[in-house]
Amino acid sequence: MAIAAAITVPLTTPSRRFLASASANPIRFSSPLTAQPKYLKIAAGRGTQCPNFRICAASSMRIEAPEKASPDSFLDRKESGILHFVKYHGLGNDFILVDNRDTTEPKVSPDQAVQLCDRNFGIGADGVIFAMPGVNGTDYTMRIFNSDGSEPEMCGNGIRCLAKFIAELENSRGKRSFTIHTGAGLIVPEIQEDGKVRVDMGEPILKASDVPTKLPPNKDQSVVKARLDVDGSEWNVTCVSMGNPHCVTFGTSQSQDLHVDELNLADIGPKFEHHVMFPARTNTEFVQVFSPTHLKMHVWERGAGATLACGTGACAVVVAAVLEGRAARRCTVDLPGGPLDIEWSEKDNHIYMTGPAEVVFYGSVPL
Ligand SMILES: N[C@@H](CCC[C@H](N)C(=O)O)C(=O)O
Repeated sequence: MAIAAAITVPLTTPSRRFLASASANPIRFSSPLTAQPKYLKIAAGRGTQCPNFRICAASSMRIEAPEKASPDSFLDRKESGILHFVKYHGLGNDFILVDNRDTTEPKVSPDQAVQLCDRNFGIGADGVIFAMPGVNGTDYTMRIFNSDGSEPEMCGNGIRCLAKFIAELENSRGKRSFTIHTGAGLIVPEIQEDGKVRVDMGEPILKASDVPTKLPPNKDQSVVKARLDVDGSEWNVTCVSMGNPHCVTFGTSQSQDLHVDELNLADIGPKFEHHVMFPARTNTEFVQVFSPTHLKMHVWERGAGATLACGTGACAVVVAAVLEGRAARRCTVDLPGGPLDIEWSEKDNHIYMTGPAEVVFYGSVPL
C-alpha cells in the first residue's frame, strides 16, 4: 500500500478564514495542522458540503475542487481502492475514523492500520476506529486497532471521537447520545451543548482474573496496592479493567510520590506492558497526586506506547486512587494533552468521563 494522502481541513474557523481569502492566488493558508502558514495555489473553486477544498499533500501541495459536483458529502464518497477518513483527536490521542456502517468487517486490516498509523510513512495516529452497524439493539458498534495492529476492547478518547464522527455522518447537531456496542460492552457517549462529550463508561472490573492479572489478589479478588517487581524495583500497583487492562501506580516502595515528568516512559513502559503478570499485556498509568480532586498521569499504552492521553486510563486512575484512599470519586485528571473530568458514581458504580473530541482533517488514501 503506497500512502499518498489527500487531506481536507474541517469546516472550522481556519477553513472559513481560508474561504474568505480564496480569490487571491497564491494565498496565505492557515491550516489547523500546523502553526506555520503555508502558501498554496488554488486550482479551482469550492466543493459541496463537507470538504470545501481538497488539499493534495502528495508531491506538490495544491488545492483543488472535487472532480465533479456531487450532492454527496465527502464521507458519502465510495471509490474502490480509496479510503476516505476523518482524523480526530481527544486531547492529542489521535485516531483515523472510518465509516464502516455498511459492513461488519473492518475496511482496514490490522497490517494496513499499522501503516496508516505510522507517523513518518502514513497518516499518523494512535489507532484506527471503525463506526460499524449496531448489534442487539445498539445504535452502533465501535471497533479499533491500536497503532501496532492489535485490537483492544475499548478506547475512552476514541469513543468521544466516534460520537462526534457519527453525529457528522448523521448530520445531527446539538445534544445527542448514542448507544455503542464495544468489546467492553455497552458504552454511552453523549455530546453536550458545549461540544464536549460525556461518556457513561460502565463499571470498572476489579477481579484479578478478569483484568487480567496474575498478581496475587486480596480477599475480595481485587489487586490493590500489590507489589510488582519491574527491572529490579518494587512498584506498588492497583489493577483495574475498563474493558481493557490497566496497571496504575503511584510510586515504588522506595519513593511513594512519583514525579511523572521525571520518568523515562520509553524505558519503563514496555517493561510493564510485557510483564509476565499481565497475560493480555497492559496499559500502565504513572500518577502524581496534587490534591484529592486533582491528579496528573502519564501513560504507556498497550499497543501504542506513550500517548498524550488515555480515557480508559484516566478512569482506571480515579478508581485506583479511590481504592488506595488517595482521592475523591470526582477528580480532574491532567494528561500531557490536557485535562479530563472523571467521576466514579456511588449511585450506579458507573464511571463518567467528560472531555473534548476534535476534527484534525479529512483525507483520502489508496489502500
Ligand atoms: N487511548 C485509549 C485506549 C486505547 C486502547 C489501549 N491502547 C489498549 O490496548 O487497551 C483510551 O483513550 O482509552
